[in-house]
Amino acid sequence: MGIVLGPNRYGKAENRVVRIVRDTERHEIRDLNVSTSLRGDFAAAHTDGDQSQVLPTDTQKNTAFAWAKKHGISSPEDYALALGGRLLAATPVADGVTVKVEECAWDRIEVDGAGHDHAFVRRGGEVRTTTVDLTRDGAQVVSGLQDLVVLKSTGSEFKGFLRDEYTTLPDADDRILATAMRAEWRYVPGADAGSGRDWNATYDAVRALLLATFATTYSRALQETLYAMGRAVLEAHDEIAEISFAAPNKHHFLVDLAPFGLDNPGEVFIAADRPYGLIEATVTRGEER
Ligand SMILES: O=c1[nH]c(=O)c2[nH]c(=O)[nH]c2[nH]1
Repeated sequence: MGIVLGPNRYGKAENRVVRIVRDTERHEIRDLNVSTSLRGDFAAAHTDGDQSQVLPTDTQKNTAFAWAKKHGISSPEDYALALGGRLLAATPVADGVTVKVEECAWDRIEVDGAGHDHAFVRRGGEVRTTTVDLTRDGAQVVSGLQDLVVLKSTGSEFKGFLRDEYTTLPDADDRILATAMRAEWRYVPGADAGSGRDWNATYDAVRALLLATFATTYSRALQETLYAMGRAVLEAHDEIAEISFAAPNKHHFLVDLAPFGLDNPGEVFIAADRPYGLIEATVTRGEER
């Protein structure tokens, strides 16, 4: 019995395509995880090292981003059909293509009862936390949240930073700012170990304040945004002594579509998962500096 090539297919998995529609002040966001896979007669690539009929996975990736601009994303289905059609057309020996799309849902951040124009919170996934430490003298309560994923599609810059011979980052006048927030706030120890407090109401109020402050504060760095959020919480809540943040800067890189004759004025981004900046800060009560 000889050895033969069995079923095979290939493509680029998990392209993190973020498309912002910014034709008006009220931005729209579509956030997709796109995987493509071509199948057909690709035997020569396996048995003879012949790539002449192989559309590179890198090209499939570029097409996924270019189609987010060119075709747009009115729905995952419509985008996937269009992208699949293009990949089939571009690859003569392919007889099929699978385009798998996962969409992350974003809601507008609510500010004063209305959805914000360009600040969004990812649906689902966030976790409420608390750590209570009890002694005979009383209780220490630290509450918080983690994986609260927020994004603003404008109203964020990062420039004027320290440069040395290893600095390549250009100044950014208008960038996406996104983070998966972890915040923990420590309550001032209360009478009865604070048992009379409405912990749920405070949690809801702090969460709403964090979101609204993220949405409405022009950001010159994630550091400034964290400080503004912490300040807003301490100003509004005497019962909170301090608040700490750990916030990954979830980088969204503008995709260069110029090689495909497409401009990209802040519309199509690749969402990188790592590495990420990690910004940590505590905002506390004390003497003003
Ligand atoms: O908000 C930011 N803070 C930083 O410290 C930093 N560093 C960096 O490369 N990008 C950013 N963005």
